[in-house]
Amino acid sequence: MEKIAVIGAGSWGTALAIVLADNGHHVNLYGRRNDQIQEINDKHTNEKYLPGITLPHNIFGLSSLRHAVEDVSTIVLVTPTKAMRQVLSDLKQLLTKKVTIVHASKGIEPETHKRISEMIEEEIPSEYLNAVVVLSGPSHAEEVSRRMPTTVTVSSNNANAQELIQDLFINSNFRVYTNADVIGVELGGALKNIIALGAGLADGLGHGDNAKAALITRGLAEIARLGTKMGANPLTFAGLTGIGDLIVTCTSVHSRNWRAGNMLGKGKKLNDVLEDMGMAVEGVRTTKAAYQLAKNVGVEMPITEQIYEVLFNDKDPKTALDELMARGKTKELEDFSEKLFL
Ligand SMILES: NC(=O)C1=CN([C@@H]2O[C@H](COP(=O)(O)OP(=O)(O)OC[C@H]3O[C@@H](n4cnc5c(N)ncnc54)[C@H](O)[C@@H]3O)[C@@H](O)[C@H]2O)C=CC1
Ligand SMILES: O=C(CO)COP(=O)(O)O
Repeated sequence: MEKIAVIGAGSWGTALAIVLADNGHHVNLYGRRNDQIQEINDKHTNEKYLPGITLPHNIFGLSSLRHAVEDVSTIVLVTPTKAMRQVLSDLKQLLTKKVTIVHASKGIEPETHKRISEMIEEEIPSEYLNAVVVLSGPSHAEEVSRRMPTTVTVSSNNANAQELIQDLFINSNFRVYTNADVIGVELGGALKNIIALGAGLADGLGHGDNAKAALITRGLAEIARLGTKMGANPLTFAGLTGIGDLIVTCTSVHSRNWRAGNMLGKGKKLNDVLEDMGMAVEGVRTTKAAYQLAKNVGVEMPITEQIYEVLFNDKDPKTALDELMARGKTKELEDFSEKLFL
């Protein structure tokens, strides 16, 4: 049994706290809102984020970050990407010994184009950092919290830490694989949210299953194209954190990114959509980051470009998808074999 801190008491942080608690660990779940922490401790629920779920009694809500990370050697970060720099800067003041930081968030920072593991390594001094481990894969919190079968991948440059974190999370409902390709695992998890916004847009416009399959498949092609250019192993994109997460996010009603895209496709404005959601829709910031990064490194990402135009330049969603269909002729396999794998 280990004492573990989970930072971020939203849907995914709470679901991962449940997995760790089911495995017998003492879980400090940190959240900023006192009323929410009181609810977690008194009623063993987190109704706003996981309605109808009773939390195990070995999850302890804490509204002090200092107390949450006291005496722990593993910290699981699950805040939205936009809060990550602030959380890391708060955290660095409090660490007194080396910790392993696991992150389970999915995004890329606009302007810097950093992955989350890069932000962690930048912000936390190396004397306090044992290892950084990424946890990613097709895993909606709503299903994980109901102990429905789920598979994820953990990834680290530190093979020992990668296996220790696999052991910490794995159980009969939650199967954990390892894959040492940190870049591929993080980029697959972040970039799929852009395509999920596109799948939601298509559904919102009333397009069918053929369009969805096209977006998923050609979306994977452009994710893999950028990922490979950034140093990922192309085969990672055929795995859980690539096509696996892309499928679940583009096809599940649980997906916030799909739901946001769906509302945009039905004519709602972005600000109203984000207000309605009240939860992290990571694909919006990641679209901006990926659009900039792709331009910088000279990678073609036609779907991302159209989603960018819809989100940030108020382009009509129907025009955006029509323009994808009207692009110049291209070869499917040449794209993969010559541009991607060579
Ligand atoms: N919800 C899901 O099923 C999954 C989510 N993720 C990823 O996990 C991350 C978190 O997403 P969700 O839990 O869904 O979001 P959420 O919107 O459900 O919850 C986010 C939580 O973070 C808290 N928060 C925001 N800023 C904070 C700060 N500075 N310090 C501490 N807490 C802060 C919010 O108060 C909220 O409780 C995202 O990157 C998402 O892509 C990954 C896999 C599954
Ligand atoms: O990453 C997820 C599932 O693996 C969750 O996706 P959403 O953020 O779109 O809900």
